[in-house]
Amino acid sequence: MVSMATHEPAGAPLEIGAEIELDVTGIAHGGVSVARHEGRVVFVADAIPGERVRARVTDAKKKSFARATTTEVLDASPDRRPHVWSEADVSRDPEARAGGAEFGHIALQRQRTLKAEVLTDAMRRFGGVELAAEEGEDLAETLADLVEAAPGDEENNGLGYRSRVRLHVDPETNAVGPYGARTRRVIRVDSLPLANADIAQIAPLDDLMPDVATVDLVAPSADDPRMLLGMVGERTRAGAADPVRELVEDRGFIVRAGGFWQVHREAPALLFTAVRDAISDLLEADRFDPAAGNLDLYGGAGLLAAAMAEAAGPGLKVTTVESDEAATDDASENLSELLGGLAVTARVDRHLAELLKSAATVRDRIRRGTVVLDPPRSGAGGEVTAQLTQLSPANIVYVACDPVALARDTKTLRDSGYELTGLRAFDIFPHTHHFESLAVFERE
Ligand SMILES: C[S@@+](CC[C@H](N)C(=O)[O-])C[C@H]1O[C@@H](n2cnc3c(N)ncnc32)[C@H](O)[C@@H]1O
Repeated sequence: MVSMATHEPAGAPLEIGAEIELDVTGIAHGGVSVARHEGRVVFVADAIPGERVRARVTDAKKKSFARATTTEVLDASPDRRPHVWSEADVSRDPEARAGGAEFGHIALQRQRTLKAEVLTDAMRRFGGVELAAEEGEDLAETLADLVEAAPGDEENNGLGYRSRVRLHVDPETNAVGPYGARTRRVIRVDSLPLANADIAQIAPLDDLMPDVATVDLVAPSADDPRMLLGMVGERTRAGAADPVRELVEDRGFIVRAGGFWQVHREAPALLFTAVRDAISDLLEADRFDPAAGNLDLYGGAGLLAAAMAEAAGPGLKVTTVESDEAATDDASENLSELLGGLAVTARVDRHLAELLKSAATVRDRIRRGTVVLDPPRSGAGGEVTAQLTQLSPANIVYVACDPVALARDTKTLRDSGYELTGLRAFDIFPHTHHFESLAVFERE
């Protein structure tokens, strides 16, 4: 039942719309903080651990926990900042706040510490891994350094980094804007502070766009910016046939304007370098075989296969596996100098199922090989992780955008005889709760 905002008397059951005072004690996965109200956990948005806030209950269906959104900060954290996006500020009604910058009220360094806490907590609870402090440092210092900032973000306060932005069109008013925080209601905004200058320039924030459902703004690093319109009722993805050029360090890549590419301008180079370095370390330890059955799963346009080749040299044998046919075409093009490179269009689970049925010689080459995988947010999942453990490659380099999915898969891999030998994390989504991790597993 929806009620008007009231001050909840102690002991009364929580109702949607009720306003309660909360002492915020921790951070949870998903960009919300944790508090307790009369024994019940409350996940509260737009707060910072350590604060006392007034919050409006938005979900009270479950007995064990409720959800709420901060409406007033009663005792502010020293890390609270004016929101980088005025349309997402806590002074606005929660229903009118823009979405996609849920950490924008927190100092950048604290954002990274909170992300590190989420990663260590997930690894402990779901992965069975206790991340220890570096020698001579306490855990707080180690946590502060665990999630690495992308180059330039300190100087820019983490703004202007996005080379891809999706906006939506309100079906009733035809107005263009982001979805609201935690809603699918289009919010009108005057600016897009996380977007880079090219996107800010072409964003149709004042326009009305009848018959359009989505507006994708794409600013490739070595090509003209694009506005891709997804029409109402149309199923084909806008920009799927529009190749654009991206530069990663000095290396050129062709990708579809409407296909997958990392959104932070520095993220392709950061992940390329991190994977290249992980492979170099394995090579140095004599654990990487360039001639084995190496795989780049969820390979997109071949960015990480190219990183493997940069470490291992032009003799590398590697197969990228990707479900989007246009991305596979681009991967073939991007890896054309690699004689032992092969790009396959397939779902990863189906491709691995085929490998599991293949001849002993093929299975043996996979066993000697290294698998790089970079799944979408849902993670590789139980089936793919189980298939990987059966194929049993020598090393697995796991790039993950969801720390809980990574932690769950870590547990399966460790239970199957893999040791977690390296873990890094990158803050390539400042002012949001998202971040990327890279974990290296070696078969014992
Ligand atoms: C996080 S992106 C990584 C792409 C690439 N590694 C990169 O860094 O540019 C995940 C990719 O997996 C693809 N994908 C999603 N589900 C898949 C599946 N079940 N099998 C194969 N590819 C899949 C998506 O199309 C997307 O290109």
